[in-house]
Amino acid sequence: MLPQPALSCQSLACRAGGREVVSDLSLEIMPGERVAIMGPSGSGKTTLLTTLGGLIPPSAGRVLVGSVALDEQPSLRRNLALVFQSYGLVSLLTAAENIEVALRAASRPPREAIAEAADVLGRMRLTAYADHLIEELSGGQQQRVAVARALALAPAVILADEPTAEQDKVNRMLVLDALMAAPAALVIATHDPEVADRCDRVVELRSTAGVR
Ligand SMILES: Nc1ncnc2c1ncn2[C@@H]1O[C@H](COP(=O)(O)OP(=O)(O)OP(=O)(O)O)[C@@H](O)[C@H]1O
Repeated sequence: MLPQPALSCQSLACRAGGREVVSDLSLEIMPGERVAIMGPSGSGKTTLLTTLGGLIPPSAGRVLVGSVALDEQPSLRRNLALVFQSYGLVSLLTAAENIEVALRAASRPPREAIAEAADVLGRMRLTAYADHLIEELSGGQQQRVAVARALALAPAVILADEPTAEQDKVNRMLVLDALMAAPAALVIATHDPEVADRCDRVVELRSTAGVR
């Protein structure tokens, strides 16, 4: 039997701000594959990732997790972890609590969730900030908490929107190495050619979407 994509889309179109920013895009992301989404500012990278992550519905086409359409079975979103600049960290919880809550929601036992959160925060050089509220952290630190949470969830697919953009040189490599080592398919929107070089494939968005 042929291997099945971890995530795919067929004839996908996405709208933002009342206009179509991605059109007729078909993609297959295989398990463990690393795919960079590139393209000029405003070409629709964030909109595409948001649609692939099931946060906004496509205006045409569909997104499949494995062989099942995401809109038919929204619980499939559990297979996807999102690392977005402004998505999903609870500002009045601590860094550790944010990860623990996500792990508890994924049915992990409390003690395991606490230990896992401490481990991934350590890997993101955030041990000293584990008990800080998200709103007390810098943008780069918040971004690393979001990466840590995605790593802890060990999903089939990680969708990451410019996850290195707010990092200094050391932390940029830390984030990139950790994402590349994760046993997940990775879809990463980036302007950074070095990030793209470390991926298996680049999908280039233009004013109308196309695949390079
Ligand atoms: N909430 C919104 N309201 C109005 N327009 C939007 C909204 N979100 C996105 N857009 C528009 O949709 C287009 C695509 O935006 P998107 O953020 O997906 O691009 P991008 O490729 O991720 O850009 P960048 O590289 O700058 O992050 C842009 O023209 C943007 O102005």
